[in-house]
Amino acid sequence: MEGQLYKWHGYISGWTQKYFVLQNGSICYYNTKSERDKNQPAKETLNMGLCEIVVDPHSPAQWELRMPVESKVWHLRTESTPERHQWIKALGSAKACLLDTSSLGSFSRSTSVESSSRLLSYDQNLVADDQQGPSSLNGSIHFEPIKENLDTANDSGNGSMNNLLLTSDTSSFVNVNNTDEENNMSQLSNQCEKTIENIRQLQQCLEGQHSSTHIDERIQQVESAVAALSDLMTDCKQMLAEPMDSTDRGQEIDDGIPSEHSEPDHQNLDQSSPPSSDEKSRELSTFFTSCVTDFGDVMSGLVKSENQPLIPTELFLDACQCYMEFFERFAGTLMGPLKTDIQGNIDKITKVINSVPGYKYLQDILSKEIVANQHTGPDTGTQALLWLTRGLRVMCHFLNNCLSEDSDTRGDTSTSLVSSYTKFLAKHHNWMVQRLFKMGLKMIPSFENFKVSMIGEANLQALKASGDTHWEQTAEKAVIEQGLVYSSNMGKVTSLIHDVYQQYNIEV
Ligand SMILES: CCCCCCCCCCCCC/C=C/[C@@H](O)[C@H](CO[C@@H]1O[C@H](CO)[C@@H](O)[C@H](O)[C@H]1O)NC(=O)CCCCCCCCCCCCCCCCC
Repeated sequence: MEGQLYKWHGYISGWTQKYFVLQNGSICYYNTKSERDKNQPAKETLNMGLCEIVVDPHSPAQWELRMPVESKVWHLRTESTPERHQWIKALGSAKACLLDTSSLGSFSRSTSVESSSRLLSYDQNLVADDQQGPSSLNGSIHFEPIKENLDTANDSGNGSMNNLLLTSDTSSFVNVNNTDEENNMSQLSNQCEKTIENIRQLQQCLEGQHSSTHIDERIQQVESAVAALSDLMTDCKQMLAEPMDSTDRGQEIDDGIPSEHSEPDHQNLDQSSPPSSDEKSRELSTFFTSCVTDFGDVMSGLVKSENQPLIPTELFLDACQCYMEFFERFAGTLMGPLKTDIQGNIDKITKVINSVPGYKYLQDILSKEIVANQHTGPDTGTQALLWLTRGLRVMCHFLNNCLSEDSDTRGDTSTSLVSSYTKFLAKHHNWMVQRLFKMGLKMIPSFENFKVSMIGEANLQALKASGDTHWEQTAEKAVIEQGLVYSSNMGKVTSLIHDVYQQYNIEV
């Protein structure tokens, strides 16, 4: 297949018409048809076997060809949707042929079956797209590169589902057994990974010395990936919410887990003295009580001195290490860059204190490095502790915003986090990191999911099974009360560290 298409060439050139030729599993383009007729070399070529085709239902004539291995993205456009349909069908077939034959090599037969079934489902989606206009279920359609196809084929679902925990009410999973939904979830999972990969590439780009045009491209990639992800998340949330209505409640009872409305299991009740609601919520284990060392322990370990209390370095690092578990509970890849950064700072401080003796208290790190004028480099203990503390302040403020009775944003994870980020971190970030955060902040889990993550699915199921008819209130109470205790101690510790930095005129 060949013909004219518009290709995006950046903000200066915009959409430019080029002559595209799809043959032998590759697509290339020339400036004009006459260049092609004169057998001049093509401007650029992509191997379809290594490309993803990404269709955006919100832009009916537009699509992208992405080649992750070379970090290339072609934004393409036709005059009309049917024309796009033709091109994408041809591109999809070229890709499927490659998967079935030339690229198969040692790949198993199931891979080609997988690829054809994906092609089929893609075709159906596309037809639906053409007939009904943009469908909310078809956020974007991907043909993954060969290796990713294999990953997906081998994935029984659990790995992909983990990403979804980020946004979904996990209890709904019991009732989900539908191919469309699985497709959507699989797309969501792929898109999550893709978004993170784009963010990672942008980060690399920021750390390196690439030209600003390159960075712009990367930002554009991240933005479109986040937009696609956000659409998919909305779709999946809707799909997962639906089956919980009326008819499906029976499933919960069949599984032995009483629903909110079912009668308590009397055999499970302690006849003599049923635990009160307060006791139950205190006993319920959450992230906040599961830390082997928390910031309360740091406060208990403070050592009195003339000016201000000394903060024991090891206790503090242990509490920070346990705090990392907070991010693990969200199971999605969204938190990846944050976790890396926080863990990096814990490791940097650990390295400093292990290098020579004499860093028993956090104050020692600053005093020694500042005296030696070695406190400004990115790997210094002073900088690592500074950034670690900034993150802790965001977390502490977020928990208060989200959990405290006095807060205007109680129960609203998104607004709570935006306000905490704006107050404590945004001013320390350049505009590009701010943009990344702003995009990430749009995707954070709801309060409902936050509570589930803090309690953990197993604990929650055990609570439901215990016959507590008010298990939802018990669970919420536990998260709120324990979370506020945790953040109160965290706040006390960060406030002490803040004072230490203030002594040296360093803004936390
Ligand atoms: C919290 C969820 C929001 C999701 C946002 C995800 C999008 C993130 C995209 C980019 C992340 C990049 C993170 C890294 C940023 C760094 O550039 C920055 C500076 O690094 C420091 O540089 C120093 C100089 O080189 C160096 O010395 C130092 O070692 C290095 O760290 N780092 C930071 O800004 C620190 C970030 C810490 C952020 C902590 C946030 C804690 C948030 C807690 C609340 C989470 C609530 C979760 C949501 C729960 C949902 C209901």
